[in-house]
Amino acid sequence: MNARIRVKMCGITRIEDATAAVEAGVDALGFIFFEKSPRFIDPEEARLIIEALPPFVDVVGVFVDKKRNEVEEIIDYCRLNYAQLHGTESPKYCERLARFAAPCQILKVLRVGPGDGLSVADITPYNPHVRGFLLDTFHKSQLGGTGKSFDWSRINQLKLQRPFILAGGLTLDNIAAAISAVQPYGVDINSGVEERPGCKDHELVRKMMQAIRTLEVNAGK
Ligand SMILES: O=C(O)c1ccccc1N[C@@H]1O[C@H](COP(=O)(O)O)[C@@H](O)[C@H]1O
Repeated sequence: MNARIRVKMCGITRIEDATAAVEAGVDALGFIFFEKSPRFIDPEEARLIIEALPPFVDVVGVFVDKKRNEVEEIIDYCRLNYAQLHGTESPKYCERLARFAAPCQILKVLRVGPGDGLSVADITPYNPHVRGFLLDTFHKSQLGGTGKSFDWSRINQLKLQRPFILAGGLTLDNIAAAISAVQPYGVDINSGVEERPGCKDHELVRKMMQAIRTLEVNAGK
């Protein structure tokens, strides 16, 4: 198992949630720039939160099939460290974004589940252009934030050659099982630590981080 599981908390819309996450030990905060999400935040609001963060906290922008020049503008304006591409962005799109938005790095989302249509041959061309993959649950009509997990045994079949971050319906009830089952580089928590979409439950955030860090300590024994 990893010595340290990196934790991203997504769907930040309020400064108090960002602060609570950082205090609880979250490594990266995610801002969803997808207008149809209940967790959407506009770049101006996101920048205000990002500017108030202490050092050594990564910031991730979540985009869904947005024009590349618009993504680049937001990356620049908000000074994002990572762009999480949650739509059908091609390897070519990732290559260009990685080149023109450097030093911002790319996380390509693969949505996994029955009917996902994912093949090793489709995934391989992304390898040189992405820092890692983020694995979320495939849903026919919902692009993310489903609150549902997927069958983690599918991950092995994808033969990933880059580190992956596990997402999709992670909660206090399944986080330990998820980490032991797939040993991800990192995990992404979102709706599983919310009072309501876009508003985090600080007590749940703390408990989630405690659960993750306790697992790491036990793994090292
Ligand atoms: O959360 C959203 O509303 C959302 C909308 C569109 C694309 C991505 C979105 N969120 C991402 O979904 C995953 C899993 O979330 P959950 O734990 O199942 O709620 C997470 O990576 C978010 O970044």
